[in-house]
Amino acid sequence: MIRRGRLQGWLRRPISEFRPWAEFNGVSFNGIKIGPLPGFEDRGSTIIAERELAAGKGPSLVVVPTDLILSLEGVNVSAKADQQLKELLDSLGQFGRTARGAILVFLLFQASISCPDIAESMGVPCPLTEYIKFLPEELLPTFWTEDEHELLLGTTLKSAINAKLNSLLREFEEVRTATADIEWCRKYWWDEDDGLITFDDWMQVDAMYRSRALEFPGIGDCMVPCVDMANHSSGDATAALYEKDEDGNGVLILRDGKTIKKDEEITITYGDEKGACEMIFSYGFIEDSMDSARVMFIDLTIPDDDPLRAAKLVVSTAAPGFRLFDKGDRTGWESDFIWLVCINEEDGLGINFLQTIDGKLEMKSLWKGEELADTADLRGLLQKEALWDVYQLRAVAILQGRVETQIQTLYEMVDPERGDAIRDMPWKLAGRLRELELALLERAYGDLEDQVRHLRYPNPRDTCGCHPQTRQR
Ligand SMILES: C[S@@+](CC[C@H](N)C(=O)[O-])C[C@H]1O[C@@H](n2cnc3c(N)ncnc32)[C@H](O)[C@@H]1O
Repeated sequence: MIRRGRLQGWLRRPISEFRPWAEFNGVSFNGIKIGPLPGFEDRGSTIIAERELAAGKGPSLVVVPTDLILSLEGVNVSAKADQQLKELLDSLGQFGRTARGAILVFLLFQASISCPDIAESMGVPCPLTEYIKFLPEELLPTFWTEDEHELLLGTTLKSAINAKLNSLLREFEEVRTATADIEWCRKYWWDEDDGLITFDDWMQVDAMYRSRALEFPGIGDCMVPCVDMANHSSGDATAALYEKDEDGNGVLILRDGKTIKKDEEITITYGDEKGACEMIFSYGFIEDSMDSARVMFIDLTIPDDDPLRAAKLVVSTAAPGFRLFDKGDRTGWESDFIWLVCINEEDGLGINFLQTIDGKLEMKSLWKGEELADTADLRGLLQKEALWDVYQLRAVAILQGRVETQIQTLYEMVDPERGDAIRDMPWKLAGRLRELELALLERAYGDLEDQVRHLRYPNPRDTCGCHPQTRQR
């Protein structure tokens, strides 16, 4: 429905109409305009200075009234005046009480209000019914084709997308099942022959939310029209920041000390700490200036020959993998899961069945006979052991092996063939991501090797009497 609405024009409005729409709904613009930046039209619309602007001088660049902010609270307020929306949200149970669930379903509902194929009048149109018509179609990786996804083999984005598509499918089925008994939903959304909503619509509302939601101080995750027209730049290049003012309005202000010349772009940061994978995943681009993947989450498995494998997977509360990240000119890693991988019964790990008060059996992990409330506590306990260095050595060796496998997979993808159907953007992004992640992995491999050596030979003159770094690898 959403894709068709944009094509047929009933779910699309030109960006030139954005400012009149926003001003009509109480937004104030001070020295800025919204539109494409000449020379950077591929980045969509952005916020541009209409004159020279300096921090601390004049009012906020944009002031967005509270009732235009699309948040969980905002959706609940709308539902008070819109019986159909209320019914929809109520049917969703807990999911409808989360910011994500409420906002995604709200967006789907607003698109339905504009759909000419829905004969009866539905919902109460509000300013945000028009707002979604200004949102461009984002080519996030969830929309890449299978061939384009193949280009990501060996990158951490590949598994992130697979997991995301699975969770989107689960959400979509949950929404369909929850709303199937609402009469208008059954008729217009889910009818087997001419129902309007497909999985693609759920991916579309997810993309709107994922690429535009900001964590707004004092509000939480939300979409703030106008502020969400700001493009991203990181570090010193970030021009502005957003916050809530004392009246609850969303405001955009220049960062301290910033001066922006006329016709220059006013950017915000979507998160300087985000790595290349997350930037492509959530926003569909990486900055030209990005020279490191910054951070990667690499999955780990428990070896098949581990006698406690199945039980460990049940009791683990940690994400099954490790984070690799830039740490100054070195790399660092962190993982709660690795400790569960590298210790076993002979070290003191136990996994038992305990009976709960209602008579059910529950699997519990134990460390040296004491119950382990959370497997994430394992590191702290191991640290106190005399064999801590041994455990660390095991962990680091496993991580190094995993990094090596990831490097090998990426090497195999060094020169993939470009099929005719591969689009430019996925081709370029996948290529850059492979390069950036390979570079981070190679640096990490070297650093892990240093750690292995250090743990094995804490005293540099151990064993053969020469400094380990002078030994042949
Ligand atoms: C919050 S929206 C910003 C407004 C958006 N450009 C528009 O036309 O509505 C985020 C999207 O803008 C684009 N974008 C933002 N910053 C960018 C940048 N530095 N380079 C390329 N694209 C960018 C990406 O498509 C991203 O998903």
